[in-house]
This record gives sequence, C-alpha cells and structure tokens, in this order.
Amino acid sequence: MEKTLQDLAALLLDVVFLVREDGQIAFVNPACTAVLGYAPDEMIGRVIQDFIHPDDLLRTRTEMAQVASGRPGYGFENRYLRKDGAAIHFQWTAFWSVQDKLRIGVARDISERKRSEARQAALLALSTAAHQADSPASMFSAFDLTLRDLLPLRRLAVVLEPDGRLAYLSDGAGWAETDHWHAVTMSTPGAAFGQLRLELAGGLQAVEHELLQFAASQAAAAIERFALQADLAHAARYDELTGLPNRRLFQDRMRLALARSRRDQVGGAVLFIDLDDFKSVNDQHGHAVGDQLLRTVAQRIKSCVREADTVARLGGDEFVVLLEEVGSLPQVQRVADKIRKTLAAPLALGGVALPVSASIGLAMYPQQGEAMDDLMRHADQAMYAAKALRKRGLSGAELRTEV
Ligand SMILES: Nc1nc2c(ncn2[C@@H]2O[C@H](COP(=O)(O)OP(=O)(O)OP(=O)(O)O)[C@@H](O)[C@H]2O)c(=O)[nH]1
Repeated sequence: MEKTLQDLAALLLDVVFLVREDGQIAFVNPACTAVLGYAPDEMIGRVIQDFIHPDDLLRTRTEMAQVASGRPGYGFENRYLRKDGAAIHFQWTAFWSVQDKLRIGVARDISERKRSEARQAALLALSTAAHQADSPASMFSAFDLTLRDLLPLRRLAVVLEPDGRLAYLSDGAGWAETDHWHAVTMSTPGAAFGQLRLELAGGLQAVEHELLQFAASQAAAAIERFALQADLAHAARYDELTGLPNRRLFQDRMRLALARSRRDQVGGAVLFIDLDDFKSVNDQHGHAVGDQLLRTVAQRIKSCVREADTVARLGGDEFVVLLEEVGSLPQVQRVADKIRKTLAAPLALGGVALPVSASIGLAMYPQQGEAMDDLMRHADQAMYAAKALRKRGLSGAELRTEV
C-alpha cells in the first residue's frame, strides 16, 4: 500500500482491512487496536475468519464471496470478537480490487447503537411480559430470558413480600438465602412487593441499573394487577361475609355433580335452608350481630357435612347444601336433622343467647329431577312448605313429610 494511503488509513477511526483472496489479512490500520484490542501486527498474516464471531461466520463467508465476485458490499453487519472476548458489531463497506487482488473493507464499530437497540427491545419485551403474562411465573421467566441477553446474568431469583416466598428461580439452580445476590426492590408508590435478585458474573453499567429499575417497576405493577385479579376472581365466586361459595359457584358445582350423576348413575341431594325470623335478630340486636349469626350458621352447617359436599350462601339468610353420592332419602333426612339440631343450639352473641332455627327443604336427584332449575325449585318449595308448617306451630317431625 502506498505510503500516502497508509497515512490516510492511520487517521481513520473506522477499521480498514485489506484481505487476500485466501482470507489472509494483508493490512489493518491502527484503529483496530482501539476497536478490537489487537495491534495491527497481531492481525496481519492471520486469516480474517479467526476474528469473526462463530455465529456470524457462515453468512459472512457468503458476503465475502459476493464481494470477491465483483459486487461491492454496503451496509453488511456482523460481529467480530475483541481480544478480551467481547463481541463488536461492525457495519461494512467493501469492494474487490481486481488490480491488487485484495478485498478492501472499511468496518464501522456500531456496537453502541446495537446495544441501545437491544436495550429498547428489552424495555419493550419486559413491558409486554408484564402486561400480557397470565401468571407471575411466566412473567418472571420472560424477564429472565430478556435480562440474560443484556446483562452478565447467571441466575435470577424473585422473592415476594410479606413472607419472603421464592416466586421464581432460573432453571436448574438451587436456592440459598446466603448466596450473594444483587437485589432490586419491586415497588409501586404505595407498596413494596419483594425483590428481583440477580447473581451476576460481572459489574453493571449505569444504563443496566436503569434497565433493572424498569424491570422491577413493571413487575411490581403486574404483581399488583395479579393480586387484584385474584381478589376479583375470589369475590366473583365466594360470599364475602361467610367465605362460603356464592350462588354462581354453587351452580357450577351442581352442574358438575349432575353430569357426574348421569355418567356414574349415582344420586345426590340439594338442601335449601332458610333461617326463621332472622329479620328480628337484626331489628332487635343490630346488623353486626345479625352478620355474626350468619357467619356462625355457615360454620355450623359446614360442620354437619363432608368435606366433599358444598355449602353455599345464596344471599340474605338463605343457604344451600349439595350432598353428593347419597342415594337414599333417610340418609339425606339424617343430614337435614343434624343441621337443624346443630343450628338450634343457642348462640351467645352481643351478651344475649339467641335462639336459632331454620326451615329446610330438600330435593333428591335423579328422583325429583335431573335439571338444576327443577331441583332448586323443588327444594325451595319444600323449604317454604316446611316454613309454613312451622308458622302453624307444627314440629320438625312434620317437616320431614314435606320432603
Ligand atoms: N345482618 C345481615 N342481615 C341480612 C343480610 N342479608 C340480608 N339480611 C336480612 O335478612 C333478613 C331476611 O329476612 P327474611 O328471610 O325475609 O325473613 P325472616 O325474618 O327470616 O322470616 P322467615 O324467613 O319468614 O322466617 C332481612 O331483614 C334482610 O335485611 C346480611 O348480609 N347481614
């Protein structure tokens, strides 16, 4: 290369390569030391493929062949490996000099632009995961993959407040509290939800700290949303006062029970339970005492049935029980009697002993219907009939005839 041209190349900030047909480097300007960490002497005479990132080698060979065939290359991008092992992103202009039988290439270091693009993509990926993931575990798994691309991340662990529960841990890694973790708090202005903990293979730059802060704030907002959704899902299926299933959940359970009954030829029963004169409890002792009575009634009814049976509150002082896999009427009547007796034990509330009594109606399936509406109507009517008898001063023994 002529002296003037060499002096010119020495002034350039871009890296200039002259490469022979067989890939051997004939010349490289001093900029390569700043960019790749090699002095020119360490590169000249070696084949250029030695410095190319292995993942980019194949398509770089194709590009080189095209340049060698006479088509100049503009804008081709690939990665080289610095002397310290770090990847450098280059953007190339290259042409083949027929006269010198050399490929002349000028490579611009675009690593910073690539990093900035990768950070932008990561911000989008983190925010998308936080907004679209259907569970905390899938969100943190997406966070792990995204952060791993940009940070010297070995393992990610996520610990949630208030009990320090481990909500996520990178695959195949054991967890020990004593390990050295870089911790970032996940919080919204109103509350702290826990920490992202990172085991790192190196230090973090300021922009990487910012990325982690962003990840933590997105995670906090998502955890708040997951908690709200869980509350709403619970509220949609359970009665707030007693904690029992509500009408909707009861209907779901009953639909399943009826389908099982048809399939397996097993019967069951529905009991309608309505408290007697409950209004007077509210009127005489106040709503709070009425509430407490309803809570106690819920517990008492539950204590009379098996774990697999469903006790639900339909609203007000109306409860309903689904007894699965009970075939005979006497069996069901025994449960109804047990509930009536258990409820009848006086209840000490607000300094007074309150009498509790209930009217109970029942419907057996499949004997009295196989459709939910029919069975509910039948049990409801039986309950009203029992209540009417009670109001006429007849005893519990007569109530059973209404069944
Ligand atoms: N404390 C309390 N009361 C409620 C709640 N929901 C409904 N109630 C009251 O429950 C009462 C239900 O009364 P009813 O079933 O109509 O009548 P009852 O006094 O039980 O009379 P009978 O059913 O005819 O024996 C009403 O006074 C409602 O205001 C609640 O969540 N808490």
